[in-house]
Amino acid sequence: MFWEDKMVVEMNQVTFSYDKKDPVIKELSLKIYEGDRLGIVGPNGAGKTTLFFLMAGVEKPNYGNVYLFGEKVLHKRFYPQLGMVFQNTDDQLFHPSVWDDIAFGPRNMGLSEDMVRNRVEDALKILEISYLKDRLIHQLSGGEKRLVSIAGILAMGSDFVIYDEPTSNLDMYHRRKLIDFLKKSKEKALIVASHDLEFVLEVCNRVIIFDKGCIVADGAPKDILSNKVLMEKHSLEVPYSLR
Ligand SMILES: Nc1ncnc2c1ncn2[C@@H]1O[C@H](COP(=O)(O)OP(=O)(O)OP(=O)(O)O)[C@@H](O)[C@H]1O
Repeated sequence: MFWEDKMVVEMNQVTFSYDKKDPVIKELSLKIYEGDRLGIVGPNGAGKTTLFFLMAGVEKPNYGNVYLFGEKVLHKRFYPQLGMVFQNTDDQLFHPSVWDDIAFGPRNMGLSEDMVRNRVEDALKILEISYLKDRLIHQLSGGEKRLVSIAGILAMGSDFVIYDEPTSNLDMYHRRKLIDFLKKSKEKALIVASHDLEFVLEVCNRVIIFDKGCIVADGAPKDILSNKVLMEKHSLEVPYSLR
């Protein structure tokens, strides 16, 4: 491996299948660099979430390797440089209370309780959800759970963050807040997987179309998302603002 300056992720010829079935990810090679705000779009079941699980070490490739900030990703190792907002909030929120859930990441990073408290309070403030801090997770609405799961990742202060369907369940106000926040965010790189293509257009400076475990297009968001033939071929629609 030759690690290029400013590279955040490198995937080399990665193939992965669940339960020895047909591969969900097929000989995939991908490089993500500092400054990338990468939107990943594609039909249901294309393999987007699986791709993120491979980057985070949640799943292990059958073939090929994944590198994160120059380090080979090992199966089930905790990488605090990488934060992931899961598509399904119930996969992420496993403490009974909002506060403890948001504090989990910073605590796991070995920070002092004072620093943990600051991180949690800052994350709550950024998302304007301080009023939820004493609530129980199982009593929250879908959108509130989404915001708490985002707060938990913000509190870790990771250099690379993956947002898997971050706008699902969010109302227009919180969706706009998230767009404004992501536009200003200081992470070295971020990925957004979303079926909300207007959101991708506002937040991202690079887009990949992902289908059947392969990258079928990679380039500037406006060029890709306005290409009607390409989009329809992969069960996608050109967003309104580009028609
Ligand atoms: N744990 C699992 N065991 C077996 N098959 C799985 C598992 N998780 C996902 N799959 C299958 O792998 C394929 C890719 O799923 P994945 O969740 O990565 O797609 P996706 O692009 O994120 O989809 P969506 O846009 O619908 O969220 C699908 O066919 C799915 O049914």
